[in-house]
Amino acid sequence: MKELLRGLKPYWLSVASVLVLIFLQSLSTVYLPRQMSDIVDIGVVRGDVPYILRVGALMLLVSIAAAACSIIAGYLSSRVAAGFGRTLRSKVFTHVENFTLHEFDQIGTSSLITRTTNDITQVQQLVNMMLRLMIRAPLTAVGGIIMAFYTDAKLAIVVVVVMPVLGLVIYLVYSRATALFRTMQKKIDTLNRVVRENLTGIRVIRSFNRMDYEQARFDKASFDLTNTATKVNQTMASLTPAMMIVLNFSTIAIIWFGGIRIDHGAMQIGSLMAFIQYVTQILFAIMMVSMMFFVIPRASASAARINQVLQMVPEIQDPVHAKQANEVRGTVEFRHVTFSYPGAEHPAIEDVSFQARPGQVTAIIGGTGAGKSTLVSLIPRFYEVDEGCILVDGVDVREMSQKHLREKIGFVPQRAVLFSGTVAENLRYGNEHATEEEIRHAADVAQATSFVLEMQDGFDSNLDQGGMNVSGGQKQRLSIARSLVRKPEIYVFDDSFSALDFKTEAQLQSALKSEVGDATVVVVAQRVSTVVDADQIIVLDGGRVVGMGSHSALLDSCQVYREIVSSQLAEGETA
Ligand SMILES: Nc1ncnc2c1ncn2[C@@H]1O[C@H](COP(=O)(O)OP(=O)(O)OP(=O)(O)O)[C@@H](O)[C@H]1O
Repeated sequence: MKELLRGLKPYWLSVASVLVLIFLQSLSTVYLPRQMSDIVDIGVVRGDVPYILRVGALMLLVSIAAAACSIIAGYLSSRVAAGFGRTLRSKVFTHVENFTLHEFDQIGTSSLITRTTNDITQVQQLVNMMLRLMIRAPLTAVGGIIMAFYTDAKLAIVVVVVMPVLGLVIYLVYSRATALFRTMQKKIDTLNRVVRENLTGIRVIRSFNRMDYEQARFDKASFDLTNTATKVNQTMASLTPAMMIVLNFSTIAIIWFGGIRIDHGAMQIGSLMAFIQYVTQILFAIMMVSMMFFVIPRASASAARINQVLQMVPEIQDPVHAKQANEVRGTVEFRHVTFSYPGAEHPAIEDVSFQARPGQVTAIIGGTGAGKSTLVSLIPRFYEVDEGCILVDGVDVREMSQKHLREKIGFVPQRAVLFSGTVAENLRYGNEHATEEEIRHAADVAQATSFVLEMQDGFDSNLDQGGMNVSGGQKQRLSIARSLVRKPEIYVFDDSFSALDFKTEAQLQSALKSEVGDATVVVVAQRVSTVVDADQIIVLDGGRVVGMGSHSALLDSCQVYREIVSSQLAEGETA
């Protein structure tokens, strides 16, 4: 928590102003009952109307000033807390952006969303509350105790008796609520995960008629959260009546003993009224502090979850002295590369060596799970290799900055990902300075123009979140166009033609050939027709290279390749 609160530094002036304003406001709460006591004991008893008016006017002015202090302090503290929340959110977001896929898996996407939103809101609320109560509650309580003793030391014994009772009530409620608050954040995570899976997997859920099952899963997560939240609220709600009972009994005791003291002439009525006010103030101050005790456990549970994210060091870091790799253009070389996913028994890629050269197409083919996607995801350094090295333009990717490396690459992932926004905005993702002409040209090459122009607003048509309003093949074509807009040195197509029909794929491949020019092209494919014309085909099996060469050479030399070919092409077509 302390580490996060350091984020308040830039707001020190506002924080200081809030504390001063609250201090002034608290002084008024100590000052006013004393004046009221004087009005009764001096003004009313002596029938001195001018005195009553004078002191009354003074009290009115003090009250107005106190109200003004409170309003300004409230405004400033809300601004500080909101600013603090915004800065923390952007810090977490920026940090998470540097995570490798491995770190995402470790915490979980839903939990990362809860941490960036709900958890930060909890800490933000604590900051707001702390700023207002940190000074006010202790000052009001201590001031009230001093003034109560000053007004009537003997009657103040009632306060001494009541305080431990109050402490016990708060302790009992607090200890029950703390544990419940911790579990609540975890249950919010679970609910978020269920909702997210339901929304993103809605088609599968419907097609498998699993709505009832998912509804039950959602209800369970939701009831679970509701139960915990209800228990927390019940526990917290019991605090106020319990404290009110203590307060009311204290008031009865004060009036009882105060009445006896007035009877004996040891106390005046005004003093008794002021005394009751001081005791009420003390109890309310304790109540305010106890409210903070409830917010603190929840916020500190949230702070720990936020810190866990902030303290995670991304596995992949830029080198201190990054090398530029501009002398050669577009070569990709794997040298004895081995890579395993964390926790996996076998390497996904084992001892892979090859070179992909500019102006050439290098295709990677192999069965499902052979390691094709893993291999190409090592080129932009999405993961770190365990052994061997990958050179891009002659420089080890670990010696370059990630930005410099990725600027060279146009990556088309296996599952096309589009963002909400217009078609043109999505294509500009590849290069924000691309002209309209370049956008249209890229769409032409990717065989996307015809369907884009059929959309209501052409290139200005809106795409839904994740590109839900276009087909799988259309998404792939837009995703390819986006990489073309970038005009990179190296193209990586990870099974990016799989959703296209043969005719569209053939048209796209021939348009691509002249478009990519002397760039290096690495194509992952399941279909032999996609790789047949490649300059070099790499055959993967179980993460190992089992064949490398042209189509015809592999047909002669590689058993696995022959099997793939014969499983896809009719006899006679293979040669
Ligand atoms: N994020 C991951 N975490 C752990 N293991 C993974 C992960 N991604 C892939 N694997 C495993 O690594 C191996 C290679 O997977 P990869 O996705 O590279 O295969 P692929 O050849 O691209 O398959 P496909 O053609 O089906 O896409 C598989 O055994 C797979 O289960």
